Amino acid sequence: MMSRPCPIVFDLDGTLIDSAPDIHACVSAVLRQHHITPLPLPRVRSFIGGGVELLWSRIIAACSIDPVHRPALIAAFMARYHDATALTRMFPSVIEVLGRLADAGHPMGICTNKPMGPTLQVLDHFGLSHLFPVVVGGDTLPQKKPDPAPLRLALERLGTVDGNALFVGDSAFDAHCATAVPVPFLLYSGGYRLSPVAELPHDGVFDHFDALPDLVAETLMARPRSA
Ligand SMILES: O=C(O)COP(=O)(O)O
Ligand SMILES: [Mg+2]
Repeated sequence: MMSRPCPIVFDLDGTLIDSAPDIHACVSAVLRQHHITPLPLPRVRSFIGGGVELLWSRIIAACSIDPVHRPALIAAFMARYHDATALTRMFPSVIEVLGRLADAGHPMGICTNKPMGPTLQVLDHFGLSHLFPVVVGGDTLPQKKPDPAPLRLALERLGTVDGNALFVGDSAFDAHCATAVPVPFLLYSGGYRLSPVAELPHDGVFDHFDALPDLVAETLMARPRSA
C-alpha cells in the first residue's frame, strides 16, 4: 500500500530502541557507588519515559534516598549515560522500515525526552542519524512530553504547515503529547507502556515494525489532508 509522504516524528526509547538495559546498567553502577542496592531491570524500565529528572525522582523514592544526593546522583548517571550503547538494541525491523518510509519520501524526526547528548550518540551508534534531520531532545526546551511544545518544535522544523503529520511512540507521555499538539498518534505496543492500550489515546496501534508502513498509509487515508 502506498502512502502520500507526510512528516513522521518518532519517540526513541521504547519505540525505536530497547535502551532500558543500558539505562538500568548506568543506574545500577551509580547506586552501587553510593552503597545502595540496585533495582531490578523491570522496575527501572517502568521509570523510563519522562526523562532523566523523573527517572531519578522515581529511583530516589523507590530506594528511600535522601534527596540531598540528587544532583550528585544525576551527574554521576549522566557521565555514564552520555555514550551508553553496549546493551541497547533496535527493535526488530526498525532499520528496514525506517529506510522504506524514508524512500517513500516521508521527512522524519525524533522527539524524545532523552537528553540530546545520549540521543545523538545512540542515533550515530546505530547508523540512524542520516534518517533524522530533525532531533528534539529532552533538554532542547524547558518543557518535556507530554507538554506539546517539543513535538510542535519537531513538526515545525520538519516544515509541517497543515497539521498533516504523524507521531509514533510507546508511552502515555507520547500519547498525551500527541493529543495536546494535536497530531495523529500511532502506538507501538511493544515498548515501555505502563497503561493498557485501550487507556491511551491513539489513532492506530502496532506490535511489530513490519506493520507500520501499512498503518501509516491507512491512517493518512482515513484523515483528510486538512484535518
Ligand atoms: O529517556 C526517557 O525517559 C524517555 O525517552 P523517550 O521519550 O525517547 O521515550
Ligand atoms: Mg518512549
